[in-house]
Amino acid sequence: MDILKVLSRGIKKSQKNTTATGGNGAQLPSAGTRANPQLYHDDVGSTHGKKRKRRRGPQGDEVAEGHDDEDASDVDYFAPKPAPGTENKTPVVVETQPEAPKKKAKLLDEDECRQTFRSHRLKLTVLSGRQETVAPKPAKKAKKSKDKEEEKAASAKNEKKQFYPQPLNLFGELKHVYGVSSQLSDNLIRQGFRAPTEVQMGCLPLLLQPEMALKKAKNMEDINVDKGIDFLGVAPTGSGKTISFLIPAIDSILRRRSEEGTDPEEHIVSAVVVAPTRELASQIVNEGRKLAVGTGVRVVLMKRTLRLAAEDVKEDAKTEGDVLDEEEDSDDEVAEAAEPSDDERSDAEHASKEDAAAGPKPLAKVDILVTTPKILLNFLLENKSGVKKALPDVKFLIFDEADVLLDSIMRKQTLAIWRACSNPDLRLTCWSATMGSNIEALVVKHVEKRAAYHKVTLKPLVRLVVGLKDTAVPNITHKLIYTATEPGKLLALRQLLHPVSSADTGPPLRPPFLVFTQTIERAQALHDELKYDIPLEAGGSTRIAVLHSSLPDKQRTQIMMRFRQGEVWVLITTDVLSRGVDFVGVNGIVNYDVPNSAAAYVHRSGRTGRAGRTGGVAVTFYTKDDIPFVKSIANVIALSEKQAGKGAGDATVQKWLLDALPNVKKEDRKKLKVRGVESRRTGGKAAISTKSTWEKKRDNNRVAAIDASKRRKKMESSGSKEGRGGDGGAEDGGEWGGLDD
Ligand SMILES: Nc1ncnc2c1ncn2[C@@H]1O[C@H](COP(=O)(O)OP(=O)(O)OP(=O)(O)O)[C@@H](O)[C@H]1O
Repeated sequence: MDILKVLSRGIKKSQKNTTATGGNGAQLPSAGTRANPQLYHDDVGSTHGKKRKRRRGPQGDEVAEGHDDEDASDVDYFAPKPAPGTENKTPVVVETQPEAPKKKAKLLDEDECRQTFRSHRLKLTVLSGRQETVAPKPAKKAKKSKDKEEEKAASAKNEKKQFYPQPLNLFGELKHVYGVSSQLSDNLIRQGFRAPTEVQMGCLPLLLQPEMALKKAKNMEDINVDKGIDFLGVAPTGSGKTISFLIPAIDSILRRRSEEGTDPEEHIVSAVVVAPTRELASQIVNEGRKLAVGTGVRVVLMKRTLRLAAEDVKEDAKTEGDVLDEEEDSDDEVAEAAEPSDDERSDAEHASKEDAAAGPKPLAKVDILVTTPKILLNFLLENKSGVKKALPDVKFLIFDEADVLLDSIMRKQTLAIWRACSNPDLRLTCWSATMGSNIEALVVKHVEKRAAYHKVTLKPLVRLVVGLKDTAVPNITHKLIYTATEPGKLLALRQLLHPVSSADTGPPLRPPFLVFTQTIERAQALHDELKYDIPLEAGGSTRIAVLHSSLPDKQRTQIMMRFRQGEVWVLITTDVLSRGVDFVGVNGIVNYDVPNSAAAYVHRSGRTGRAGRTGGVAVTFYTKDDIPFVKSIANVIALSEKQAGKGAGDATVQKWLLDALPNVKKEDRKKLKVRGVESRRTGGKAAISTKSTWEKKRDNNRVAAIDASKRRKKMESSGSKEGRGGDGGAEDGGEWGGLDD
């Protein structure tokens, strides 16, 4: 079978999809009616797992239907900008909570909890921390393998054992049932959030008040929640994981303050949020500040110049790191991995000059610190006098995008931060839309070893999965477009940019959208190619921008702002923006280069369709070079569509196509994850251009012939004999000519 033909036939040009991407009357994620943030509401009992339905409010009306969007969703990308000073004039109204029960709500019995969990496709399991899994290990080595098997069997048994705590049905319950402060609760409502998303529904009661949440749950006697729980949350992109971890962190700080009668002016770093990129970290800071308005809790972005209260650890002290894992690398290597970037260096130089002039800086007032791994680690490992630093007051450690933080590239740095948070009662929560079982196993291993090191009771490690693990972007349209060559791909992208529909790619994408490339060089090159594609009358080259990690921090921040404000319509980028970043108004994603893994596909496409919005579209181009790697992405698309209840006839990827695509070998998958498609890394095919290889060769030959002729003429006129040789001689002759001048 000719695989190319098969793939080309696999591209569906469904008329049905045309409205989703921008035809008249298309439902846009940015400008359409606000979606219900919940993804699933199955009719359990009869059609479990079959159909996605909209949740209805208490009066039977569709939840949040008819409300205009907040944030960037109001941006009209084609309208004139409002006069300066007239923006943001809409009054902020703190809503009362009509749904909130007047008295303490009655807790649901386990059957009701089970119904809710099933209908929203929520699955909670205890991965570690049940009494039976922490039985002391026998000393003899010979029994080791048998023990391991038993351990495995026990954890497999645990995994299957689901439990059903109280769900959060309404945000009003936070205050009335779980005792969250009025201010925090009001701040949440003020943002226009009405119904909790699935992940919020499943995790907030457990993280806020585990004892109460588990009051009616059966078979949970063998876990001890006195010190809270550790938690892994796996939920679709755009499903509201950020506030799921911020609310418990803010709440615990407020609780401690009121219990201990702390001075509101006193700020101790009590929670650390680690995120893989600075864009995501600053977004989390913004979200945190919105939630913490009026509470006195300070949410701060880690900077190189920030001085935090930390404890020195003596060099010769046996640290938790020594005990936790012998196979972890030395701190030297960690320090190397934590080499500062140029930006950070210049920040630091600037700061040290300032310090010298103004004396030592006062300690920063921080309650919740948000950071990327490298920058915090640089602070912790500051090693002038043989000391490392620890943060013993941190009670909450949050890994956002935990799978990437704990994957090979950032693992050492992330684990070092984990160790530095040395409080024995530290609560860890990890979040992502994708979480491999290797990452889960790593977390299990470390929480168990940590408990043993600190000689404390092992807290339960609970995992929540919403929908199907690792596969979910169910609420958007997916498209796979095959072009045989790289120049063909560029043409196809231009057609998507063009305001007129094309037979090959379907209707144009409605701005704003993100275009992902494999490397920084390709992002830059694509930007150079497309810069002048938008007519001047529509804003010209200012409408297209490029963002990647080689740009200075300031420029990155500015581009992000311009994109959020709707000034930039097409943002060309790399995977630096693939995770976590929340642009509410993004209508489309173009994977100009095939993502490096199924997880990367999930995260990239998840930049559209946020908070349950429908109408977003993810287009993935692939060429002949990508065929060996496309299957895992096609699988994700097929599963996402199945989750969304799409029938076989409407599917983007037909079953026969899936069967025909070659399986990706494990070693290829690994290589791809680290390096991407090899041919796109440097030179040759990696260069982005509309010219075919033949045209490029022809042009190169022309340029070379003209150069050679010029050089010959120059040498003839200067009478140099050396210049009359072949190509090599001409080069030498060039140098001669230079000297003669
Ligand atoms: N209950 C809610 N109702 C409506 N919108 C919500 C709700 N919770 C969060 N949101 C909004 O949903 C959007 C996505 O939230 P968030 O960025 O936390 O998603 P996420 O799950 O972390 O996504 P990702 O996996 O891509 O990081 C944000 O704009 C947020 O304000």
